[in-house]
Amino acid sequence: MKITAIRFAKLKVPLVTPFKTALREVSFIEDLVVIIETDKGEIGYGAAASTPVITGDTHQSILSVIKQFIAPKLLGMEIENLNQICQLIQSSVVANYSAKAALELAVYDLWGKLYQAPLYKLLGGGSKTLRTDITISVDNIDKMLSDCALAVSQGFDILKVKIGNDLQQDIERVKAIYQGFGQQTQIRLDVNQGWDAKQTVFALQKLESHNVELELVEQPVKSDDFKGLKYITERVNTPIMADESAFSPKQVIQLLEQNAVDIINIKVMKTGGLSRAIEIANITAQYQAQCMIGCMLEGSIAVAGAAHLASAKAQQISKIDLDGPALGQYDPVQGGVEFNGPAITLSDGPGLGIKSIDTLQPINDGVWPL
Ligand SMILES: C[C@H](N)C(=O)N[C@H](CCC(=O)O)C(=O)O
Ligand SMILES: [Mg+2]
Repeated sequence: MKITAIRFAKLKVPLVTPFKTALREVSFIEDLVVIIETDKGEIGYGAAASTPVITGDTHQSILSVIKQFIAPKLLGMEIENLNQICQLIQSSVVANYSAKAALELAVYDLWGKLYQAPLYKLLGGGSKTLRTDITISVDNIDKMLSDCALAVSQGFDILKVKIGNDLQQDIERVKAIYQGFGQQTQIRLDVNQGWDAKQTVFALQKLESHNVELELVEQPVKSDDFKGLKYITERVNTPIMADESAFSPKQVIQLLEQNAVDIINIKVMKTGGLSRAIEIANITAQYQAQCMIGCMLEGSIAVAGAAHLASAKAQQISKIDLDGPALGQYDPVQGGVEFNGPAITLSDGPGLGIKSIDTLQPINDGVWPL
């Protein structure tokens, strides 16, 4: 099965409630969809989110880097040579991880179609069902409490609470949420780089002294502040997780060698797809560190790839933050992974299992080669 062409489209889904973090605020999931065509008539789906404040990638940059640097190398490649294709994708250009992720996802989808098996089975097998947390956007306390109440009524039992835009308010937000929901739910915090190391130690010691028990705190400080992460990890009991600090296998080795964090958050938009996400999961196993599989604010095509990986690598990936599709008002993708509140159900269709996608907007001149 040979690659013959690549097409591009956009997919836009309105959110139930605006998504607000210390880094950005958005009201839609917007994915660039990559469709790889083959000589056997099979097509593979991949997608990338634009998260410029985290990855530096925009839809425009993703599109042009694929057309200019990566796609020319893929034409005519045999899908059975999966590792060789992934190596080509990874080495064709530095960084640009979201572009690489979209392409790798489509190639892995085709690999499953070639062998007529769902991806999680080809990756080693695992459970068809997973459970995700849900993100509570940073906002005033009343809005955050009502978002928590809605999430709990929908069956979520792990809340990923976004904070990081005001230290004192953040402490009050977390105390109020813990008081209201700490008995029924596990609470994880994501600061999205909003504090510095000393502020983090101050806030977490304060929360610990109020008996607030947190499952973990994600990326409290700037992404390049490995020393700050280590400073925090040495001084608090709450487990610390790297997100924006952990893109590459090398960064993960550095973080774990330095005992800078307890947990690694793997996201395909940071690793450049599944091949390096698998590498990172294997590295964390060597260090007996836990990992989470996470997502950007992205729809169910890309998150499906992460879900298949989470199933197959369940021994390493003990925490799941794959709530992107659940934050949208609807899921335009049929036949792939099903996202229903906290429940994620993998399909046994080949590859990612996607049958069709509604409301795809083709991009003008969005075919390569033209
Ligand atoms: C959507 C997911 N639960 C999440 O919170 N991801 C963020 C980044 C998302 C974005 O800004 O698109 C994270 O873990 O930092
Ligand atoms: Mg995060």
